Amino acid sequence: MTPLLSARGVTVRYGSLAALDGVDLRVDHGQRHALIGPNGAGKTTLLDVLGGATRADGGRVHLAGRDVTRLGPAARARRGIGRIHQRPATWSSLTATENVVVAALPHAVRPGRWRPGAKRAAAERTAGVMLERLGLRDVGGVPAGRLAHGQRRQLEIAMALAGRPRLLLLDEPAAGLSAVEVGGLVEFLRNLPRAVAVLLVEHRLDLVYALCDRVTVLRDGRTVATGTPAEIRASGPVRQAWAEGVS
Ligand SMILES: Nc1ncnc2c1ncn2[C@@H]1O[C@H](COP(=O)(O)OP(=O)(O)OP(=O)(O)O)[C@@H](O)[C@H]1O
Repeated sequence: MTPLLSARGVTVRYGSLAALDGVDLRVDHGQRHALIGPNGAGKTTLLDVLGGATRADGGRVHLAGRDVTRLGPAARARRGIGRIHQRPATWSSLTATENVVVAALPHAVRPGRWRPGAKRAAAERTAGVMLERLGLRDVGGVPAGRLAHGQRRQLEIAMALAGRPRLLLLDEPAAGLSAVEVGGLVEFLRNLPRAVAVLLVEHRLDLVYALCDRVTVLRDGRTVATGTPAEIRASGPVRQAWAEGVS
């Protein structure tokens, strides 16, 4: 079966440093796939390449069999790639609801018959559903800049889901969250429909093993190993990479 996402030979150079050096990655439909590795291994760079924010110096990216290598972030979002950043990217002066409406608008279903404001109304309905699902209903009218860090993280997830992604790229979603918030996040991701595949960068191995069915290990811009969580746990090179540099 054609994978949902296929990256082949992805290379990114910053001067003499190869942040990524010929990385291959495959994410299947509905898969929960973790990307782990020491600091500086290239994990965020790979998410940036897959989401279209960084143009690779070499390699190709296919989404559901279509070459998206040359597409930017907005075009990839329209094709089903949603992105959550290490630092939540929201519009601070807009309310939580407005943030999700803006994210939902390009994807709002066109009504059969044209009437003014129908698309906006559909986006507002989507926003209401997403805020409810992420436990943000009570703060819908609060500007995003005034939300707590954990709430902004949830808001960014609501915004990404409003874009109806087939693949959600999550960069350290648990960073800066309280234990209770992490519990809520894990529960939420567990319950996410399998129509959405997840590629998760995460340092916390307990979360990786709780959530993911596939793990890829990067080190110095290269793939060290890929396998099931059990295979990765048992892998010597992986334990060594970990001992040498993960924070
Ligand atoms: N814009 C940039 N300019 C120069 N070097 C960069 C740039 N972005 C990343 N790098 C370098 O590329 C390498 C990979 O960085 P990246 O942030 O992808 O690693 P990471 O695995 O996500 O690390 P961490 O776990 O610390 O977030 C690092 O050596 C980093 O310093």
